[in-house]
Amino acid sequence: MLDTSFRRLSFPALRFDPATGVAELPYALDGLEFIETVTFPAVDGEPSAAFGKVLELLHLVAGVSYFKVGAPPEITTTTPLSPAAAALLDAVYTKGMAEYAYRNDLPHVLSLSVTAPAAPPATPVSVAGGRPLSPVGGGKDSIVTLEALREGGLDPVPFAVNPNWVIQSVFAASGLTPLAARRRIDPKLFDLNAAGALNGHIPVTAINSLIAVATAVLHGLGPVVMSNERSASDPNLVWNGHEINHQWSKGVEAEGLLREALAAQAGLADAYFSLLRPLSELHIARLFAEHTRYDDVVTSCNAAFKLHDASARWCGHCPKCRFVFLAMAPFMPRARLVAIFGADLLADETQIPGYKELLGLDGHKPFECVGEVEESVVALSLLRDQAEWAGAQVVSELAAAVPDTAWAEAARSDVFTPGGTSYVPQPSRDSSSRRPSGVEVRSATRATSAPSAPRGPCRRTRSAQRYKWHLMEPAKRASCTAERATSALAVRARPDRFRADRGREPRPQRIVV
Ligand SMILES: CC(=O)N[C@H]1[C@@H](OP(=O)(O)OP(=O)(O)OC[C@H]2O[C@@H](n3ccc(=O)[nH]c3=O)[C@H](O)[C@@H]2O)O[C@H](CO)[C@@H](O)[C@@H]1O[C@H](C)C(=O)N[C@@H](C)C(=O)N[C@@H](CCC(=O)O)C(=O)O
Ligand SMILES: Nc1ncnc2c1ncn2[C@@H]1O[C@H](COP(=O)(O)OP(=O)(O)OP(=O)(O)O)[C@@H](O)[C@H]1O
Repeated sequence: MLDTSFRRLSFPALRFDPATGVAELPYALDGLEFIETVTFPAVDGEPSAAFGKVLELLHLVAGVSYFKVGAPPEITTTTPLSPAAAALLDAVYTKGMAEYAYRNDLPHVLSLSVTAPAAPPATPVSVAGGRPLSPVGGGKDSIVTLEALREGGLDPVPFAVNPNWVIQSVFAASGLTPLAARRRIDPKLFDLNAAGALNGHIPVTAINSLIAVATAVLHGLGPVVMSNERSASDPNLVWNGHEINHQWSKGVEAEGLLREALAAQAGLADAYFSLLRPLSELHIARLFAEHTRYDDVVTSCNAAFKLHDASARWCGHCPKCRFVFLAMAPFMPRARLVAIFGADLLADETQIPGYKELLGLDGHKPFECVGEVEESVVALSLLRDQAEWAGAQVVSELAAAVPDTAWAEAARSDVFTPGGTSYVPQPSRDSSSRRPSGVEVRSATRATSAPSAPRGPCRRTRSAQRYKWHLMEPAKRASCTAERATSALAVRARPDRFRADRGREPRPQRIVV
């Protein structure tokens, strides 16, 4: 076992070479030194001051990988930080590292604070007008975002950090020209891990997000548009009075802190938001089902994204595979789904214990990116009504195990009603306005031009928006399905609608379903 009595993580000065796009990010854990390297897609000329500031934030945030070797009580930087940047860093090292703290029984991690000289907040400037940079993770969520931005005429640039072959295949299927950055973790870290150093989960989305923002700034692009969904904000469990969330840096709190830090530290207003924030995983799965061009490549299974010994595509036996299979099943033919996964998980009885966890019948929410229990129950309730699935062994056994109270909850569920806090820029109320103010996301028929006038049997009053689709009469439902089959998550905006709206509080997303 390695010595774990480390005292301090500090951050020697970073270096950036504009000619090669290579940034070297050094770390010192007492006497142990590490250098992480990030290679940005290079451009001609000197980068802006804002790029340098984003790089500083990235340097500090990416230190979590080296911090976790020893969980030192002190984290100290000489980089002056605005209050918003300091708040982001404190949260990244505590809330972002909460699963690591829980699994290694290190409660002091939950109350750490980063020591830094103070800097005044910068004056935020809009990134309006640029093409959005749309990070791609290889899974269904970022595909939905990419297609929504494309349908909105926003000409998105797909982007990834270390794109593996899955992500490269998604890039190719999109037909769009992507950008990519390379991130190289110091190999010393893997040696230390092999020697038994402390290890655990890190908030990787915060790191990827800052690399994406830095790339967007370097290339003079618009905002970074993420695909983080509503349920990412929900914790897995509470430990020592603190919420432990495996997906913390995908959650809305992290999104807000990152936005504030970018504005105050780098002067970048509205440079980062998640388009899918108001949506449930089940809703996103339904939207994904409308796109078939990615069927041969889409992969949401995390095992395919390991640095070493990655699986080919869907491993077929992890919580994420189980959840995504269940979430997509109600919205596509069984043969299509089985072709995507290469297996029929709902015909395989060994999957039943795992599905019981997802349905809240056993254990706690798995430490994976999976939807809420309610979403799983709603998906199951849709399946037991569908001839194609009702007889599947796993569906019938699970349906028998779910208590009546859960079905009643599912019938009242609003998982298809967008909601919650979101930072998606707001649309102009008046379409003739000279200063359009944002993006409107809506699930609307292509034939419907009026944004607030969904037609046909899918029209609902606000209270009736609580999702009861599976309880509708078959004829009405068929009509609804047809309508949805031609629908898209449409973004009605021009690039110049991404504009700064300083000092704005997050407002509920205006989405018309
Ligand atoms: C692919 C995966 O799920 N990896 C998690 C796994 O790591 P494992 O050892 O099985 O494989 P590798 O990912 O190849 O990692 C090798 C070692 O490198 C360390 N490391 C990796 C990336 C990094 O930025 N810093 C690092 O220090 C890593 O700790 C290994 O020692 O288990 C680990 C321990 O629980 C996880 O930390 C690995 O998670 C990756 C960082 C990862 O990319 N995971 C995403 C798929 C993921 O979990 N995303 C979450 C969102 C989390 C967030 O808040 O952003 C999600 O989508 O739910
Ligand atoms: N390698 C990467 N480079 C840049 N951004 C990434 C990368 N991997 C994931 N992301 C982004 O991080 C966010 C969370 O990733 P996540 O894996 O949940 O999304 P996904 O792969 O699109 O969908 P799914 O949830 O189905 O896996 C998304 O906005 C995604 O685009």
